[in-house]
Amino acid sequence: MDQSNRYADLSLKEADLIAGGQHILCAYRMKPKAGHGYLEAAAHFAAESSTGTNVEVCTTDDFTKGVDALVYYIDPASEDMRIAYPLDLFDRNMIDGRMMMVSFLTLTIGNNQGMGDIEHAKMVDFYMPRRAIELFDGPSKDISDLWRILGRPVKDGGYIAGTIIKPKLGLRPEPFARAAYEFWLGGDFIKNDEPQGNQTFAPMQQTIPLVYDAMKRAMDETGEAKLFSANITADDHYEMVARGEYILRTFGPDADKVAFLVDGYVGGPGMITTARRQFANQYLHYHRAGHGAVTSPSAKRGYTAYVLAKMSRLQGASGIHVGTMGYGKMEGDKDDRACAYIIERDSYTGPVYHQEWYGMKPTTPIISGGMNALRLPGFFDNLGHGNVVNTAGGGAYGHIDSPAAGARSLRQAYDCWKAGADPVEWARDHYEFARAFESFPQDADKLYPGWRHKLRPAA
Ligand SMILES: O=C(COP(=O)(O)O)[C@H](O)[C@H](O)COP(=O)(O)O
Ligand SMILES: [Mg+2]
Repeated sequence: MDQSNRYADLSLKEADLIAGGQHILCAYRMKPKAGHGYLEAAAHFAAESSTGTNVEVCTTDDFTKGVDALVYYIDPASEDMRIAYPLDLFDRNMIDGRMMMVSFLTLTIGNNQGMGDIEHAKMVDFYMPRRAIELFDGPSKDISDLWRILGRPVKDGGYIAGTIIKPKLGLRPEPFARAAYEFWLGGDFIKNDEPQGNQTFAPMQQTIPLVYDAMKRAMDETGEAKLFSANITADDHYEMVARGEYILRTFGPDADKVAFLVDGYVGGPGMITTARRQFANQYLHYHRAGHGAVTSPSAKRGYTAYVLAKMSRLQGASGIHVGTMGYGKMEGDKDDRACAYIIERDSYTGPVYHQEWYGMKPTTPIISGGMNALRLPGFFDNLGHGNVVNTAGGGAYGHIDSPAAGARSLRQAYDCWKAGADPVEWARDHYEFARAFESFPQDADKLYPGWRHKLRPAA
């Protein structure tokens, strides 16, 4: 059944829809299955994503039609399909009238992902009107809170040198806490790796007190504040809250130095919002493990990493992983800068839409995945700034001298980039950075050919 007379209106202008402020706009790369007309498939897609189904139903009334989603733009050649969703379609909380991300997703990226007449559809951008920005929680804490704790300026406070406790799994409580202590001697921020939680060989109630003890010793020794991002991910809301409360109780007077890490892609928006609302005083660290299943450029369905990052700010993530833009081990390329800019700026024009954030706090880009000191200068060049949290697991624990030396090499890499210095020159009088060349010789050869000759003239 062709529903394009009801669910499409190509005379609608995007600028008017934006000026009206009553619609959420979504842009997809959509291709219909062979034998289905583009507009017909698009209209069916909009129907299924709002008020309709594959046939007319006798219960539809005039009011219903007022909340239809409408296809307002198509370009079959570039698979560009854009849909306007009336704001009233989206579910609102009973308790406080706020919007929720699950409702946005069940409509805009729900049944439409499995339709028989759609070859594929992937959301590449969305636009939120001012009213919707007002109705999402947004972050309660941001990078300025971390900078303040670290004793830095709350604006442009710079690079936060972090790590992930490695090995990923398999450390018992004492070696785990030792690994934390050794990094903190040189760095700022440590996170649990995304699967680390309450394994039987490292129960939280044994590990967390030891981690706090390690933090205190490292703070005494260095005279600096330290930060720990604890994974509280759990299927059960009560379990997650129990973990969070236990950790805050254990850190007691230093609970401000605790962030909570939530595996937000596998756990879903409910888990992020639970953490955001239950622990509004903590920095909320969104780990996105698993996202590649839908965000990978090779995946033609789901949504992009840009859309994921943008959603995380609405949900209230204080920081989210945005990959390494081709400088690390995970998939990504230089243009993934957009994933950082949309979450950290007051306004930004993405692949399709310009978005104003109307004062919503920023979400920190967390840079992670195969990073080390040698890769950072190029990374900062590409991003254009260093106001990020960076977690380098292998880059710290893989340093040949010690985790503390690994941490220092990361800080020195940032200082090198800030100074606009040549990295190999910089290495001459920055020992830990120089030792990063010896630690990661394959990277050194690739990024700084001839480094051996310059750094070891005698050899
Ligand atoms: O554990 C790591 C990185 O460890 P290492 O530093 O040893 O590579 C993170 O889980 C990945 O960065 C996730 O990827 P992304 O940040 O792209 O979501
Ligand atoms: Mg990890």
